[in-house]
Amino acid sequence: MKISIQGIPGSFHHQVALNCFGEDAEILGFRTFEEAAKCVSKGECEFGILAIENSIAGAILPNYELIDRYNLTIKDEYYLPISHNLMCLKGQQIDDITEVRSHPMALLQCKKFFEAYPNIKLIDDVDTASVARRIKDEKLKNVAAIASTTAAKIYRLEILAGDIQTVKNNFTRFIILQKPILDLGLVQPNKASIKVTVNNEKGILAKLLSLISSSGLDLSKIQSIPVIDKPWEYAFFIDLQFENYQAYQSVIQDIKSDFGDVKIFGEYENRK
Ligand SMILES: O=C(O)C(=O)C[C@]1(C(=O)O)C=C[C@@H](O)C=C1
Repeated sequence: MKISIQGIPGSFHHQVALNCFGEDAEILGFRTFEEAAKCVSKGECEFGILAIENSIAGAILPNYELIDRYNLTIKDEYYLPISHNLMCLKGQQIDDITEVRSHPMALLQCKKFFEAYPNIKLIDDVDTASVARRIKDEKLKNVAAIASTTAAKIYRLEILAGDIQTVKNNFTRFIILQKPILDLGLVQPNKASIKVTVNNEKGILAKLLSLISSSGLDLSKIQSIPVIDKPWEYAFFIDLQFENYQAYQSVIQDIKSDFGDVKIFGEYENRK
């Protein structure tokens, strides 16, 4: 089975692929989230994995847009505890480090740690593990990576400081994507991710939220993103949790008839 991710062995996406699909899966690593999503939509792999939000740094907004644009379906979700570590070539001390490179989401999660090191420049890079690999391959001095302990082991780097994320209890939520398929109805879903493009009317969002609340559904996430061809208009990405599938379906019907367009990205099992 082929799985697309952004990143290389030692990255958090790679860890999620192993945890969800096991050692036998063929993991195809790409430089960008877009290439990983495109691989699924072209049918060149069965599943793709995308980080969608982190408990410290928040949502990865461009990834919502990718699911939408490539017409992908959310099959499942996975919450990975994230511990970040500062690592460099053996023998280097923290005072030797002038530059730290990592994935932008990883840098955001560790911002507080670097307040004590104002001379260190924080630079966005492709993914956590590929920086670790580059430091090793190019024997880069004065540069450190932020990555997992697995990456430190694979690329034989020394950890200068462990668990450096701002809050120890740190999670990233990943979604498992596939091409839209016919629902076989094997598992009764209790969570759904939808996009609602509301008509721009006064008070409409408040009414939408009241409908969801009065129907007994639990709104676990709401995220607005711009409608790109209509400046200053917004669509809402909404995650709903429910015990009663029929109640959920009836809310979807009510939203369609009274609020605007609904696109269902996926109905799946809540893994939180
Ligand atoms: O760079 C990596 O190792 C990734 O898997 C990317 C990523 C992300 O996209 O948020 C995954 C989990 C962590 O939140 C930090 C980075």
